[in-house]
Amino acid sequence: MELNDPTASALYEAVVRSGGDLVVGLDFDGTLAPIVEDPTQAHVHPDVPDLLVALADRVRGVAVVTGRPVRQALALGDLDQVGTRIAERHRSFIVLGQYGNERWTAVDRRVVSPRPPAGLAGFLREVPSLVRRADAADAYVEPKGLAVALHTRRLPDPVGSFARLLPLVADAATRHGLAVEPGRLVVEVRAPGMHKGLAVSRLAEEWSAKGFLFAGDDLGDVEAFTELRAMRDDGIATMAVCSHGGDGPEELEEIADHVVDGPEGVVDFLKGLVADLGPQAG
Ligand SMILES: O=P(O)(O)OC[C@H]1O[C@H](O[C@H]2O[C@H](CO)[C@@H](O)[C@H](O)[C@H]2O)[C@H](O)[C@@H](O)[C@@H]1O
Repeated sequence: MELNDPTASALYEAVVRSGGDLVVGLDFDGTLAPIVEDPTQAHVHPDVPDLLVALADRVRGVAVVTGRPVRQALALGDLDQVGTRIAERHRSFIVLGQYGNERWTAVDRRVVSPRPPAGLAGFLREVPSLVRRADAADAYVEPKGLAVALHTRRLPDPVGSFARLLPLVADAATRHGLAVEPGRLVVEVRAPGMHKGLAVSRLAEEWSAKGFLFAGDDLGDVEAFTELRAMRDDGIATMAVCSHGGDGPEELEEIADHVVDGPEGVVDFLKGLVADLGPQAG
């Protein structure tokens, strides 16, 4: 595949050379699934299931690493079916949910999850007052078991509502000992201590990666991109691909090695990768 930038080309070629020792990590919303107004309707691009199987045939392992609860990602991405196909081929596929707190593998097929953080119940009791004070009373509240996400995308003033809500939520989260994860017109409150950087580093270790490619679109992917830089310094071939979308953060683009145009661009990029990796591993 031809990439315009020589630095990105060199990184890409190194990643392709890592072949059977390559790990591919993929964010869900905004990367595999287009951003839509209703989070319960965010389905993956139609080519994604076959593409994940084709990738898994050629690399050490494929992982979806998402802020979503694992069960949601499995349902919206048809990922349990994908897992079945990949496991039948004796290849590796993992879904890490809630920023790495939940884990599902195509072999075990059960969700391993910690208990909800202690402060979450107290924080949830404050949510009605928080959204009222931010003049965002109709914000969509997405319960996630281990976390809660407050969405402003469907409000009349999504950006303004988000800006008013964020500091109030951050203050309350801190009081309850919880972490704040701002995203694309969403602010999420969850347990501290886990993030996608740690998730990526653990996958690399588990799969003895000699190459790692990760694609993401939002602030929650910054730690994964940062971890790839650290891995590169340790001699692992890495590439961070930003899925660019309308309200995605500039901060992620700035630290990406390559930028593509949303999930459509991610799918095209991964098809090119599959072609360049060549015939499937034995
Ligand atoms: O780590 P991700 O896979 O990117 O998940 C992050 C959050 O994504 C979801 O919200 C985003 O997508 C929605 C559907 O397109 C969109 O309506 C919303 O504005 C976006 O922020 C999801 O609802 C959250 O639970 C995830 O944490």
